[in-house]
Amino acid sequence: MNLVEVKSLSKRFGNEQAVDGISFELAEGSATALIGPNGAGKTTTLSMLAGLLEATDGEIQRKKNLTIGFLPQYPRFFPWLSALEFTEMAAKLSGVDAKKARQQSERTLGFVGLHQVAHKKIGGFSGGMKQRLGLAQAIVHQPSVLLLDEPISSLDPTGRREVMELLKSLLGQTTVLYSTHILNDAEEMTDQLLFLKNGRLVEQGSLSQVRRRYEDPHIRVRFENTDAAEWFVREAPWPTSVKGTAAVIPVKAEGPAIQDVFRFLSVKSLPVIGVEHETASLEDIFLKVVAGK
Ligand SMILES: Nc1ncnc2c1ncn2[C@@H]1O[C@H](COP(=O)(O)OP(=O)(O)OP(=O)(O)O)[C@@H](O)[C@H]1O
Repeated sequence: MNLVEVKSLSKRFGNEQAVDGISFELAEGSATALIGPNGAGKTTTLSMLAGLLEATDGEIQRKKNLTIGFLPQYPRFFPWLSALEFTEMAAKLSGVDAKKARQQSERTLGFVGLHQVAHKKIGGFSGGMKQRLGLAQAIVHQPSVLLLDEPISSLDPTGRREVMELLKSLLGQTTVLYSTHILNDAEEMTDQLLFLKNGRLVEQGSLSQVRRRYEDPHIRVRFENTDAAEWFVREAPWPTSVKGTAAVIPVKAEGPAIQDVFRFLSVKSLPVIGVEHETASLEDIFLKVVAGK
């Protein structure tokens, strides 16, 4: 069942068309990654879904009684409040009963790993702690849809991993739409990919659907030096190109299979370091989508 249906949604700021007729759905319990270069319209889209910006055109249909949690790209905190006071305030603003707000806030701070600093002032928090607190205020009222604007981009690799694990553990209970620049992480938590460019959705689908469209499978033979790679490219019976000290062979329906490459290498004495079968990563796909449309 779809919790949200976005139809031909647009937003213009003066002459700037920030979002240009995009349509997509958020199925219950799914995770959707909104990907795009700077200025693509990700924040504008999330802000419209969160109800903070009015659309110029199109519509957003939300399931009845839908509750939304939102983590902005640059959340504002009140440094003089403690983490617990802040989360409790957010819970009450989201309509949680005053009696339950304290209990839910304590539980949520425990979930995001801030229980030990629940009574500490936010003013002394690190960036990573603030990001967890931002997540806490977005989920404290147990929303059915969670909108996250770059939830991990400002974190170091350890912080990113921890927050990703938290987000993954929310899946199933919550429907998540998040924007990100960290494509490896998007690969991990995605039922649906939305590629935005200049306000338009230039690609969308599941990770496997998008992969199939762009997969570009190839075999990479890595050598110790460029001379060996160049020799291989001249002598190999397949169309091959040199990339640095490697030879790259596109794999078409008729091959070659990786065994064919091993067989060819076994009769030559070339300084080979490795042979790998590769397909396009989400990063490669992103670069193609962004450059191509
Ligand atoms: N309040 C505003 N007034 C005028 N133009 C705006 C406003 N907000 C956004 N824009 C413009 O709309 C376009 C989309 O911006 P948006 O912030 O949605 O992109 P984004 O994909 O979130 O980018 P980033 O990855 O840099 O955060 C940009 O060209 C931006 O300059």
